[in-house]
Amino acid sequence: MDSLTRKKGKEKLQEADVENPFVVRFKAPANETEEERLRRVRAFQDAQKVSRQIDENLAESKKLLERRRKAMRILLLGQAESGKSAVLKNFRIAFTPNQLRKERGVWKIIIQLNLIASIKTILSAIHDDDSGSADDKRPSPPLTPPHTPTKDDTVNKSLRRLHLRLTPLLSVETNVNRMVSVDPVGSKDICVRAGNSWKSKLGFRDSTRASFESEDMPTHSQASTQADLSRLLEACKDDLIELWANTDVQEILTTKEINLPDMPGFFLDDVARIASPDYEPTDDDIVRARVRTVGVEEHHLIAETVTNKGTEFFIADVGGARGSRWTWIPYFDDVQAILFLAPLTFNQMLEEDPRVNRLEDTLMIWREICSNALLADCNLIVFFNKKDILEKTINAGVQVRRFVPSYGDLPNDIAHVTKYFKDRFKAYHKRLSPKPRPFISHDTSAIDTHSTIALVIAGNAPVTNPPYRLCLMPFISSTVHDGIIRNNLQRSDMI
Ligand SMILES: Nc1nc2c(ncn2[C@@H]2O[C@H](COP(=O)(O)OP(=O)(O)OP(=O)(O)O)[C@@H](O)[C@H]2O)c(=O)[nH]1
Ligand SMILES: [Mg+2]
Repeated sequence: MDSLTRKKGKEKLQEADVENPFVVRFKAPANETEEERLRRVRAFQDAQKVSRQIDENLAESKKLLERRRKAMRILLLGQAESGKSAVLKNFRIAFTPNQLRKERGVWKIIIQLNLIASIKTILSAIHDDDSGSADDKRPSPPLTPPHTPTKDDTVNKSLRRLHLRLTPLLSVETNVNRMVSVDPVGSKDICVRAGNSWKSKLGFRDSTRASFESEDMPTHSQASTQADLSRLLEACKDDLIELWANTDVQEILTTKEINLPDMPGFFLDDVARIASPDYEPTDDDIVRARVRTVGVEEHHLIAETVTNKGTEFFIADVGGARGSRWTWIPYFDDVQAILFLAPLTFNQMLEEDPRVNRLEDTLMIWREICSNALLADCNLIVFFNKKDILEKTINAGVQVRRFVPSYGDLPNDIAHVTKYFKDRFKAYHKRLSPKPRPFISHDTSAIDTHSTIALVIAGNAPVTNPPYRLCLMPFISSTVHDGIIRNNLQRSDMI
């Protein structure tokens, strides 16, 4: 390099430096003392470190954006308790079973809390019943001697004794619930904030983000409270079994129309197993565990299984309660497929507004999703979930027309009921979609990890049974692919 070129290069560098606010900011002032120089150099090095960190973060975000663009982007939608998180767990069982296995300890505590929540429901039903009879101001028949116990007295006494024995368990449950739940008193469910911090509080260490999560790890006393929960549960095992098997308890629940087995997070039939010291939750237990989603949780899954190894999914699981639905909108932007959970629970009301029928609410959300212009190119797949509950309801003789007058005199059997509601979903889909798109639906029971849902999600069913169409994986890929082709053709004005 000749001296002229070198000189020109230096001038250029100086020009660039003059424009670079970073260099300008740390330029040596005239008459700088040694102490000032050292301070300036240290500040410069710190600023350089921050700048490098920002560059790395930007590069990382860019990489993640690129991966996101190539991955399958799925949004789970539906009202509260429709089974969105249960479907997500089915995805995790199918594609990232090892990752889910690492969380077993967390789910064990959630299942214990779910179990105790059912016990609390029973105890409060007994208490109401008890105080109801105590409030009964009818005078006793004059000929009944006050000290002769009636059958009711004996029942109440034995139930009260059981209640008393369970008191320590209930108070430990309250303490554990407080560690994770954002609303430990106001909601019947465990409500957690989006993200992993609630899992960390229950002892889960995310190996990929250990340093970020450590501050959320349980303290020594919290960990010992969690251990107390297991110990007390074991000690109360026989009382819990006795309480649930008690015919008077069953009678009280029936009178109050409390149907615990159909409620979320029901584990009372498994007390003996769950309260044993070596209990480890199975995949089925984990899917049945109930934690209410608050906000939106995005899960990045990288398939571990041989057949789909490396396939990436970004699955957003949203909170479905009415007050949470506004949080869904930012996720409409780049989603490829929506799995819409639509349980056909025609005889149930919303928890957040008991005047609103659950199925009517689901149809209302469905209409909004179908007609949303942002989602015009998105593939909508409906899961008519909780088919087990629908079957039980119909088999128990509950008449659809009592809750849905338009059902009229159609036969009250599964086939007709399912078809009737499916047709309504299909009609709205056809009428309201901004552009034509296929209507795809599956009847599912998300808690049955060996049933349709597993086949639909993983697509690892035998070729002959069920048919290929049932498999969601190839289906999502192909519909996403079709969608992309459709978009490109439209952009080039070919369709
Ligand atoms: N019986 C039955 N229970 C189900 C089914 N699908 C989900 N559940 C249970 O219903 C409860 C609620 O399911 P979640 O997946 O937590 O519901 P969600 O839609 O995520 O609800 P939010 O987070 O409140 O929006 C859980 O205890 C599930 O195990 C099903 O097909 N049948
Ligand atoms: Mg959820």
